[in-house]
Amino acid sequence: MDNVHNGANGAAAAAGRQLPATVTRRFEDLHPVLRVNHLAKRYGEGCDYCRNVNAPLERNICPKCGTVHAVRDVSLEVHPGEILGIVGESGSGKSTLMQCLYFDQQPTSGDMRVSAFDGGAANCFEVSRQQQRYIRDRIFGMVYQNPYLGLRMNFSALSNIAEKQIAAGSREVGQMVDRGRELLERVNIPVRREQEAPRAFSGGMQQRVQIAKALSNRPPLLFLDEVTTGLDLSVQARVLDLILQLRRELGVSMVVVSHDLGVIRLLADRTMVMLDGRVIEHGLTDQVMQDPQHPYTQELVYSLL
Ligand SMILES: Nc1ncnc2c1ncn2[C@@H]1O[C@H](COP(=O)(O)OP(=O)(O)OP(=O)(O)O)[C@@H](O)[C@H]1O
Repeated sequence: MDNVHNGANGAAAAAGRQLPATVTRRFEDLHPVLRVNHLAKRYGEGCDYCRNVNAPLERNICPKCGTVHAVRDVSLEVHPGEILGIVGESGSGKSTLMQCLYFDQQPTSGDMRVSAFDGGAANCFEVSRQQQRYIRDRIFGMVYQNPYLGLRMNFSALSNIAEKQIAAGSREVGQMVDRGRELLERVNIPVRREQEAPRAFSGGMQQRVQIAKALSNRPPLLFLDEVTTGLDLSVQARVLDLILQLRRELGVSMVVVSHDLGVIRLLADRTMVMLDGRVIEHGLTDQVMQDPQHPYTQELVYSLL
């Protein structure tokens, strides 16, 4: 059963206080940038038993037919300027969810509406591949955990950024170079290194080039998948600071996936907790942290203390 922190005032009311109206109304009043309903991704055909969304599974595996239900009945919204955090242990389905949203994977069922595409009327999982490429190139940005997935390691940093701009329709070389330099500066990569290939960069720098590339088409929505995993703590802190700064300055909405609740606590306005393919708890990050409902979330929160 999904543990919902009902509105921003749920935990506050339980604690005998009301949050100011500005806090409760901050994102909810805005038309969502992204809305996903009942998304599912399974590996295997499924059977009469496990196609029932409420059928108990062995973790995420059907006990009758062995189908893996990587993501099960997930719904979410992201509002303008908001950071939505998705946290869960390895195998909980968070990367699969992100890959479905970015069209790297075809979901089994569900629908996705994007306000910047067709005014949010079309189910983006059902539009043509060409239209999905348009959404990827012009409306979304993606930063992968593994920079090898997001960058061409042998192209220069500047060419990597230009690649995304070209995909989004830019043709004017001078403008692309200026934009690339502006972005490199923004993510704190010295412009004198613009001609170097990312393979010569440290892990933190590679992630920052990926962020610059993802931002190059000025997307309203950025996906970040475990962007700080594997980085040294001090490098991690710099990347996290950069993400917050970009949200502050550009107002870009983000979906951030991490197994690390510390990262999610720092970045996310709202948090969804996933376990075995399902969302088991969601709400304002402060509420989830202060008053976790599900035993798994409680374990995660207490491990931070
Ligand atoms: N191609 C596949 N075939 C079968 N099962 C798969 C496939 N890809 C992923 N899975 C399963 O789907 C489930 C969710 O995997 P996913 O990678 O989304 O989890 P995750 O929470 O992102 O974990 P991690 O951070 O380790 O990647 C896991 O049980 C995984 O084994």
